[in-house]
Amino acid sequence: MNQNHGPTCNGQKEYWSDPKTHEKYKEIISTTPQRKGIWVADLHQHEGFWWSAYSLKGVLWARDHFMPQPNNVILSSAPKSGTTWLKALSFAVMTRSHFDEPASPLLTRLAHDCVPFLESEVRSNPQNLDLDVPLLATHIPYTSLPKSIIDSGCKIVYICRDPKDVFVSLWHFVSKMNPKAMDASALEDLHLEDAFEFFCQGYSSFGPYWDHVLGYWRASLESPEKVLFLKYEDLKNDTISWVKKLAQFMGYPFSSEEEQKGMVQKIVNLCSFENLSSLEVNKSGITQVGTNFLSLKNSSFFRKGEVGDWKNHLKLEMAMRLDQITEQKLKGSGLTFHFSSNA
Ligand SMILES: Nc1ncnc2c1ncn2[C@@H]1O[C@H](COP(=O)(O)OS(=O)(=O)O)[C@@H](OP(=O)(O)O)[C@H]1O
Repeated sequence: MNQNHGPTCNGQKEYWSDPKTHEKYKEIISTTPQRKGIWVADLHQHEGFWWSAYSLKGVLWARDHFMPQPNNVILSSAPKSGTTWLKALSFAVMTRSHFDEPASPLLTRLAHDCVPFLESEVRSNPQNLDLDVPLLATHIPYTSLPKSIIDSGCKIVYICRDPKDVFVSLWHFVSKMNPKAMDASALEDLHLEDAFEFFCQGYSSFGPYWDHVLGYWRASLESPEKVLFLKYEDLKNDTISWVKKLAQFMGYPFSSEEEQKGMVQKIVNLCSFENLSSLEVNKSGITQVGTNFLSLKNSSFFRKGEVGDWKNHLKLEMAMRLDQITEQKLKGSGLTFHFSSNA
């Protein structure tokens, strides 16, 4: 296994086993405003965003120690915006020359086990891959990213999604994560209305959602060569074109020969919701993923994978309220979501 993402992994390991560093961050975190939100534990406010204690520790560590390699591509997103899909697509694009034969690791590993989060606990290398894939992921908002990333030449790909679908996806996910509610039948443990209120007020992990999106949106306008801004809905609507743009941006463009041979379509098919969610590893596997210590069912990352599922969960007035917040927050930014609440 040679997955060398630079000092991240080694440094991270030291951090997690060094009690002094651990104490230092614990102390900082203890001074932050704290409150309840959409999560199994309390959220902490730091630099205008809400974090779980675990992810805040991760970002503090990353800010002090993380040094990207110049060829790193950072995949960024707020939770439930399309992270798993973006990881799979980017990984498949970058490794396509290695994994035409034998089959792609994505067939036997969760996408999160192929692309680690830069701020999360370093896990043992489950990939067992024989190549160096310079991909890292993060949920860290743009303005809180380690300076080393901003100053580096490495590229960032950001994916966002209609906040209504993000909320619905998050509600399902968090409800299943509740230790008392490890199966979908216990959704009542987190009332939709309570979770909705938290989300609207920005009290969700890495929230407020809109501020997360706006940070990367502005960065993509300022430095389009460094930040590629994607929308889940666009990717759904025309996956082929966006995967080509993604590949071009990351520095792995498809040759015309590859295009003629159907390589883009092959990657799109490999990473489709239908394909990934039907794989044994994603149906029955368990992983420790993201910015927390919880063991999660791989299947929890694959629910419906649709645009507009909010219609099955949100009352019209809830949808309208979210749309109003979105409109208000994004006003003047040039960013819009073309998904009206009564569509
Ligand atoms: N391959 C693929 N294609 C399309 N959509 C997909 C795919 N994989 C996961 N999903 C859907 O993405 C939602 C999960 O979001 P994230 O991957 O960002 O979650 S996480 O932040 O990594 O926890 C979640 O959305 P919902 O179905 O609406 O809940 C997943 O079903």
